[in-house]
Amino acid sequence: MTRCAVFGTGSWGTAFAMVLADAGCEVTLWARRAALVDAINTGRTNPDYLPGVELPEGVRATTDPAEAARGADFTVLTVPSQTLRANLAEWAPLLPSDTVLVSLMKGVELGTAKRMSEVIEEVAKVPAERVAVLTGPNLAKEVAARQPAAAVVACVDEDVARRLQAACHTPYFRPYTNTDVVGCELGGAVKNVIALAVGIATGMGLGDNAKASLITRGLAETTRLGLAMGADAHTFAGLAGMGDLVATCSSPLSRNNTFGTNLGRGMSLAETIAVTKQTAEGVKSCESVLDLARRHGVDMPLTETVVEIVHEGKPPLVALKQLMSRSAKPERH
Ligand SMILES: NC(=O)c1ccc[n+]([C@@H]2O[C@H](COP(=O)([O-])OP(=O)(O)OC[C@H]3O[C@@H](n4cnc5c(N)ncnc54)[C@H](O)[C@@H]3O)[C@@H](O)[C@H]2O)c1
Ligand SMILES: O=P(O)(O)OC[C@H](O)CO
Repeated sequence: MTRCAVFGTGSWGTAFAMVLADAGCEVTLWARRAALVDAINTGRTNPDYLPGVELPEGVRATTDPAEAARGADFTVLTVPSQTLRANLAEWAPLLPSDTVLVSLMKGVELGTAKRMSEVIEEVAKVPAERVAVLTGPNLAKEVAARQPAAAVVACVDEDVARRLQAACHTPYFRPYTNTDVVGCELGGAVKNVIALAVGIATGMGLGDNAKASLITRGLAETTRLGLAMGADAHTFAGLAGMGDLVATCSSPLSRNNTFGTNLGRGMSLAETIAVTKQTAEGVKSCESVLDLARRHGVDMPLTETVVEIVHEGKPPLVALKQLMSRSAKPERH
């Protein structure tokens, strides 16, 4: 039987553990708090992140990272992106030497501008062939309700991607393989920034034309960055690009979208952070995505605008006027 360790017991870690168990894997979740481990092992529920959802028998939890890691064919990492480096430094010595490390995270590291798979390779000292990424339109609450969803599993080694695909394929969860790790990760990280922009537009009371324009031009700037970094343009028209943008930018379940809506309604950054109980990766990653864009000489006006609104206090109305008064351009440039 395939054994999986899932490090991180938030909404997505728990929902994906359910997927793996439903696909026939034996899953051990690592959580920081003993009370949560007890609720999972005895109550079969994660009351903090997925209240009311019954977890399958194939999911167990522990606070001991060594116990979680023991014998794992796949080691799934799903903590907030900015905490990955420090956490993985502790876990790496405990991992089986042949385990495949799987990132579910959709962020870019602040300071280094590294993608999560790059952080994993560096900290766990593993080759790219042992690192995979799972991404796509996967709102955790819908997946936990076993509503149909498709996803992408990406690895430079297609055989590894196929093995992971088999490990998480269920009647309601349909993963496709891809070897474009760079494109898949960028799609996931930048869509959070664009979802902030769309949320801000919603909060300001702008219409569907404005939101569709943000989504489309957001995808254009994501693709520009991807091409500069060696990604395949087709990836951005797929589940990791357009698919995830559509889900995140249209769903009130999205934390990034909701975060933006609160800002657009006039809440301050501090107030918005105070009412946000879960991880909205775009809030920090907008800065690292902009850093990445500058390192690669790519123009990302929407990402830049999100950074100005979120971190520099620019009023959304002023930002909107500036965006609309940019010089006229061809659609492709
Ligand atoms: N929730 C979703 O719908 C969804 C879907 C796809 C991808 N993702 C991505 O998955 C990743 C995790 O998101 P989530 O939704 O599970 O977040 P979450 O906020 O629901 O849970 C985060 C988890 O990380 C833990 N955590 C927080 N700080 C930590 C630290 N310093 N060290 C160790 N653990 C820490 C929390 O206790 C919690 O268990 C993010 O990168 C997110 O973009 C989320
Ligand atoms: O809630 P969000 O904004 O982190 O989005 C969740 C997923 O990434 C959607 O695919």
